[in-house]
Amino acid sequence: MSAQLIDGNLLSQQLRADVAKRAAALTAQGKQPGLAVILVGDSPASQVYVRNKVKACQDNGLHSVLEKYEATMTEAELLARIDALNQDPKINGILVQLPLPAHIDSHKVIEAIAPEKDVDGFHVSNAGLLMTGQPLFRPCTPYGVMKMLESIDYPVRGANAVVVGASNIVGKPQAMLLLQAGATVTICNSKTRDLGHHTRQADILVVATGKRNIVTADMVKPGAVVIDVGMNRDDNGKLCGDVDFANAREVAGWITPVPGGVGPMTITMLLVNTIEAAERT
Ligand SMILES: Nc1nc(=O)c2c([nH]1)NC[C@@H]1CN(c3ccc(C(=O)N[C@@H](CCC(=O)O)C(=O)O)cc3)C=[N+]21
Repeated sequence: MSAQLIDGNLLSQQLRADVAKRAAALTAQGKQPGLAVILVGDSPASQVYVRNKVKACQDNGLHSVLEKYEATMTEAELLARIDALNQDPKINGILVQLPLPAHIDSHKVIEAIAPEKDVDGFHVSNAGLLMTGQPLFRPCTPYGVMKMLESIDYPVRGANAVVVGASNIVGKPQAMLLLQAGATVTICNSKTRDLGHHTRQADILVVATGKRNIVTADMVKPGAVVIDVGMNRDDNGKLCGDVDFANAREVAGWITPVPGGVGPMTITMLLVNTIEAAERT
């Protein structure tokens, strides 16, 4: 028996139809939602991602501004741009593409974004609001994962959820959203001893490590939902996730592909957060 795929492109298409409707309603009131994306430096991967984000805005009736800067931009210059965007009434969401060059303190930059425009949900104030159950913005990737679980009507309440990876942008907020939805949550990290011991208990397994094949079929509970947040390249340069997809899909009940899984959902939830920001104005 082979797992059912959770198609992130298809679900995105459905959710983006609602985004476009809400964007049009706001535009009719003279409040077209606007997103500013800042890219410092020119890593090829970041170029692709930011272009996809800007295109998704255009396709769904949001206004977007892409600001590209040389890798030599100073931290002070970046902070000045953020300050200007914080004041700009046409801009409802500000996204600073990570990672930033090493000479820029990314914590300081994120903390400079007005929390009500922090559509990534990375500001400490938004992290605190999420942790205490009063989220303003849910970080896009974990939010997209929750929508994927909703799309298959998965009973998250009471389920064992295991999150592999404890980053501030995926693992930690993912664990928090699953906890708030009633799951029993285990967070594993790069020091976890016997990772398979934990993952084999998972009814819901979310993998976000950036390590190809860190989860193999023998580490998956039969029938589990396997959500692959990884973005890697295989030996042929093809995009792949963190899960050994070809084998794990024979054990799982549901599984997300890479590409076409979590990636497009991340962009969709960025649009949703930008709409919500605009609706609050
Ligand atoms: N401040 C900030 N916010 C982010 O949300 C953020 C970031 N920085 N830095 C980089 C990561 C990465 N990320 C992706 C989003 C969509 C795809 C995506 O759409 N992937 C397609 C494939 C795209 C391709 O072909 O390369 C897919 O999985 O099907 C991938 C990666 C957002 N990030």
